[in-house]
Amino acid sequence: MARGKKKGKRAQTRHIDRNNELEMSNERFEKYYKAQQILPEDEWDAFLDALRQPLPSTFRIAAHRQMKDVLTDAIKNKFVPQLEAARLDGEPLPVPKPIPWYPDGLAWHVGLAKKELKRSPEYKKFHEFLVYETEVGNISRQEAVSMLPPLFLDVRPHHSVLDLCAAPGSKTSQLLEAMDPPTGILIANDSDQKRAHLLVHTCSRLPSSGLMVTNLDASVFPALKCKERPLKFDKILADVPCSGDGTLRKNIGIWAKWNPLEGNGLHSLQLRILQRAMRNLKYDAAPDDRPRIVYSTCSLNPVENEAVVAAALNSVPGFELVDVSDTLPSLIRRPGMSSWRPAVGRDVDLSYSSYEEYCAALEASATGPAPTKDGTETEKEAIKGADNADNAEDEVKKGVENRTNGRPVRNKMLKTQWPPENTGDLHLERCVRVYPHLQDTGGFFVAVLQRRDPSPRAVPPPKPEVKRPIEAQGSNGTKSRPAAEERAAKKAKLLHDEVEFKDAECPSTVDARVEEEPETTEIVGTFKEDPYTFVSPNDPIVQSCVEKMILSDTFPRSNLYVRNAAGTPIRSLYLVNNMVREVMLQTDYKRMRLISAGVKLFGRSELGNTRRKRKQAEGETASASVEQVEFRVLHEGLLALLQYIDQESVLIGGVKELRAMLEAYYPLCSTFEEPFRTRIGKCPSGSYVIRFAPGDYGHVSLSHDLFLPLWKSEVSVSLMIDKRAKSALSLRFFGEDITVAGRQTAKRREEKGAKEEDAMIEVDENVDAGGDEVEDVS
Ligand SMILES: C[S@@+](CC[C@H](N)C(=O)[O-])C[C@H]1O[C@@H](n2cnc3c(N)ncnc32)[C@H](O)[C@@H]1O
Repeated sequence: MARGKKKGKRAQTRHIDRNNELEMSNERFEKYYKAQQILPEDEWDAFLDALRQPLPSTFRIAAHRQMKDVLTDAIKNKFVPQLEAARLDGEPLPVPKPIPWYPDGLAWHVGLAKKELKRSPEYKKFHEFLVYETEVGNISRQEAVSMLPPLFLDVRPHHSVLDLCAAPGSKTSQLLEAMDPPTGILIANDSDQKRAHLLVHTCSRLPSSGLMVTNLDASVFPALKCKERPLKFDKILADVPCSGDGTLRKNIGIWAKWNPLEGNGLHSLQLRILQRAMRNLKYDAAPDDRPRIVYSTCSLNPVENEAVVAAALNSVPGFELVDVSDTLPSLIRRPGMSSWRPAVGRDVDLSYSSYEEYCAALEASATGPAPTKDGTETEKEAIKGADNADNAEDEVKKGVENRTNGRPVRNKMLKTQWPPENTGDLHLERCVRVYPHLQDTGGFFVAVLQRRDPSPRAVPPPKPEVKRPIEAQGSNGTKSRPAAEERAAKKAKLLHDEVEFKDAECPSTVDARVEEEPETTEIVGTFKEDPYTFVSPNDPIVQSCVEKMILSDTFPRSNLYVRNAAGTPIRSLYLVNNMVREVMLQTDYKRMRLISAGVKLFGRSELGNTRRKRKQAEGETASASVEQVEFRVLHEGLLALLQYIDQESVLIGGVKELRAMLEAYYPLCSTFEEPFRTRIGKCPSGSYVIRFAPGDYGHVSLSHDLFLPLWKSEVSVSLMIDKRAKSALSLRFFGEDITVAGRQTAKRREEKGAKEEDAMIEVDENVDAGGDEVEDVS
C-alpha cells in the first residue's frame, strides 16, 4: 500500500469512475514518468492503458507442506474443470491459471476482478472456497508482484532473517513458508504499533516457533545478540514504505493525488532503512548461500528506487547489486534505470540536471521567500510526503540547514536524489522493474544486494559508548518522547551511524562477529506488552503436559515461556526454537519492543477446569493443585508439537469419525462405530491428538494425514478447532459445509434470499482478517 498506511476502501474509490479516462489520469504523473523515460516511447500507451484496467485477482497457496498439494489438487482437478465449462451471459469465462513465474505452480491468476467473481454460480463457489481457505490461512490473496521479494531473497529454514517493514505480513508469510520447519529465526518488524499487531494476526495463520515480531523504527533497528555474539542476518527484506504508484490499478485514488513530492519525501527514510539493513547483514557465507538484502517498493519512481540503491551503495562500501537475470526466468521485467531527474516542487519542475545546479539556482535567486521556522510551502509539502511527522521534520530541517558556500539556502532536496557520478560502476541495470502492461500486474521494483567480499572483516576500533533510547511509536507512526530525549537520540544515532560507516571501510583481518554495538539502556515511551518469562522445565504443569501428551525426550521443554513476570503457566504456554530463545534471553523484550514470539502451544482448558469445579461442587476431593489445572494442545501449536508426540498416543479416525465431529459440536462416544468407539471409550478425559489417515472413502478421499486436536470429556468428544477452520475442512473434503454453523448459515441464506446472500459473502470476505489489509497492499 502506498506508504503502508491503512486506507479505507471507500476513501480510495469513492470519487473515481473507472470508465472515465479523465479521472484516471494525472498530467503531473505523465509528465514526470515520460521525462524519466522509464519505458521506450512505443510502450507508453500500453503502459497507461494497463494502469487504467482493474487489477486481476491473484492468490498464493500459503499452506504448510502437505496441504499445498491438497489445495493445488482441488483447484486444478475440481474447480478449473468446472469453470472451464461455465458460461456468463453465454460467453466462456476466463479460467484460473498458475502464475508462470511462481515456483511449483503455487500462485494463481484468477482471471476475473474480485467484483465480477460472484456473477457466475461456478465462480461464486470458487470464491467461497477462496474466502474460507484464506480465513484459515491456507490461501493468501496477494497481489502477484508483491510475491516477488521473498522469491529473490531465497530464504532457507536455517537462516536468520529480518523483515524490516513487514506489516501487514504477506511477504512475512512467504518467508515463514520458506523456513518450514524453522531452525533459524525470522524477525518481522514494523514501526506502526497497530500494523505490527495486524502482522501478528497474519503470522498466526502460519504458526512458527522461529518467529519474533517487533515494533521498532527500522532505520535505527538495534543491535541484537545471540549466544553472546551480535546477531547478524543471512537475509534481510527491506520492503520499505513508498509512494505506491505501482498500485494505481488497485488504489485508484492515487490518480487524483499523485505528485512527485510524495516520493521525494520518502527517499531519506528509505535510504536510512536500506543502510540499516546493510549494517545488519552477515559477513560469512557458503558460496552457494551468500547473505543478501532485497530492497523493494511498489513505486515506479527512480527517486525511491535506483536513487536509494545508488546512495546506499555509495555510502556503505563493500556492497554490490546481484545480477538476478537468471532468477524467475519467466518473469517479464525491465532493467533498472541509470539516469533520471528528480522533480523539484509539486508541479514537476525538472530543470536541474544536478544537485549542485539546483543549489546554485537557489542561491542565485534573491526573490524566494526566506526560510521560516516551520518551513516554506514546498517544505510543508515534504511534510506531507514524508512517512511520519518526525521524518518530515527531519526533511525540513535538513533543507533549511543545508548550506552552499556557508550560506543557508531554502532547500528540501537531497544530493542523493540525483544520479551519482558513478552510476556506471554501480550496475543499476541489475535492478528489476516490473510494469503493469508486461504481464497484467501492478508495478514493482526489486534490487538484490550482497557484500562484494563476504570474508569476515577486521575488529573495528573501540566505539564510543552511546546510550541510544529505543524509539517508541504510537499507532500512527509518530513518536512520543520528549523533545530533549529526541535530540539526544538523534545525536546518538548520528554518532552511531558515523562509526558504523567508518567500520564498513575497515580492512579485514579478524572475524567481525566479535564486534560490539552500542547498547541501549534506556527505554522511552509506552510499551505495554506483558513480560516474556521462560518456565522451569520442571514446572508441574509443563511436566503434566509432557506426560499426558507422551512427548519424547527431545521435546525442548526449556523453550516454553509464559507472558507474566513470575513464570507461572496461567493461561497459555508458548514454544520458541533454540535460536529465538537465545535472542530473547540476551535482549530485554522492551528494548526489542517484542510483541510476539514463537507459537502458542498449550492453553488452559476451560472444559477440563469446568469438570474439576463440578467435581469440587459435588464434594469430591478436588484440590486446586496444579496437576489438576488442565492444559490442552492448541490447533495453532499442533504442527510444532507433532514431531515430539508418541505416535502410540495418537488416536486414529476415519472419514466417518471426521464427518461426525464436524456435524456436531460434541458427538457422543457411544455413537461412533467400532473400533473407534471402544478406543475412545477407554480414554480418560483430557486433551488428545487425532489422525485421520489418507485413503478413499466412497466419494471422498483424504490424500494426506490430517492431525487435529481433540478434547475427550466423560461421554463425548470435540474437535478443538474454530468454526471457520471446521467449515473450511468440511468444504474441502465433503464439498459442502456440514458443520453446525455452516448449516445455520445456509438456512439463514435460504430464508433471506439471494440478495442478502451476496451481502453475507461480502461480510465474510471483509471478516477475512482485515480484508484489504491482509490481501497484500504493497
Ligand atoms: C510497503 S509496507 C510493507 C508491506 C509488507 N512488507 C507486506 O508484504 O505485507 C511498508 C510498511 O513499513 C512500515 N514502516 C513505515 N516506516 C517504517 C519505519 N521507519 N520502520 C519500520 N517500518 C516502517 C509501515 O507501517 C508499513 O507497514
